[in-house]
Amino acid sequence: MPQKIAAGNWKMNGTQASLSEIQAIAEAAQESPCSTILCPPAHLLHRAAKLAGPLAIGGQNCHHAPSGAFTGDISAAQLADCGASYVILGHSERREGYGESDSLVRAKAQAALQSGLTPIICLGESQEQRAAGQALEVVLAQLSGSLPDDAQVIIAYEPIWAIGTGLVPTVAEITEVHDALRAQLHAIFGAAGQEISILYGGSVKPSNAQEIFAITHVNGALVGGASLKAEDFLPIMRSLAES
Ligand SMILES: O=C(CO)COP(=O)(O)O
Repeated sequence: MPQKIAAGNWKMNGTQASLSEIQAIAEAAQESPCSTILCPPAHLLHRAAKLAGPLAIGGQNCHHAPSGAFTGDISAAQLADCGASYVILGHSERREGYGESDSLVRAKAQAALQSGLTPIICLGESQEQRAAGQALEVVLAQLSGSLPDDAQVIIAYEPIWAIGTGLVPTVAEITEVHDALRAQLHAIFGAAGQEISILYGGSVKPSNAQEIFAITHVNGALVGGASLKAEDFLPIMRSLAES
């Protein structure tokens, strides 16, 4: 069975004042039967990791090279050096905002694995692609192009149009994509593909978490806005534990 995972992506939000939220989430993670991962901005990683206990910490991006002249970037080994054990890769905000391709995401995933980090690989279609009936095709192509050689990964399906908008796909739409992802992971990795957690992301809130976690092959969530405050994220963690 894949692990159930509640993961938070803080994006470019949070300062030292937010460490109290991380502390509260870490305390709740101690009680949770599920895995909890928080991906704060890079400047908080080290302090977050010190607070974390059973809460795992992740970065939000890494470079594909181990080191070198890449001003402003951070390597997978440097994330690990801060205490991170995961890294989000291929988020649509990077694919779209910085032109990251599937092959670059794959190279980053390989680099992450080499440094002992588990990549959380994000996939998702745009509104136009869904309207054109291309959602499955787009997401499956991103999966094949972005996966590293090893099955030690987490997948997050995040439809671009659902991120930060309050729009959530229907249960049938999420089911269709997660079923297809599960089948493709099985086809690629065999039995190991059945163990890969597939998260849903995009406007997950305390109010809709229960319905989303009841969907087959939804093994948890990658949460943006509702992970910034413990009072929002804790009910999502509880819904996952009860699912
Ligand atoms: O992008 C996301 C997580 O990576 C989702 O963000 P929201 O939960 O704010 O929609």
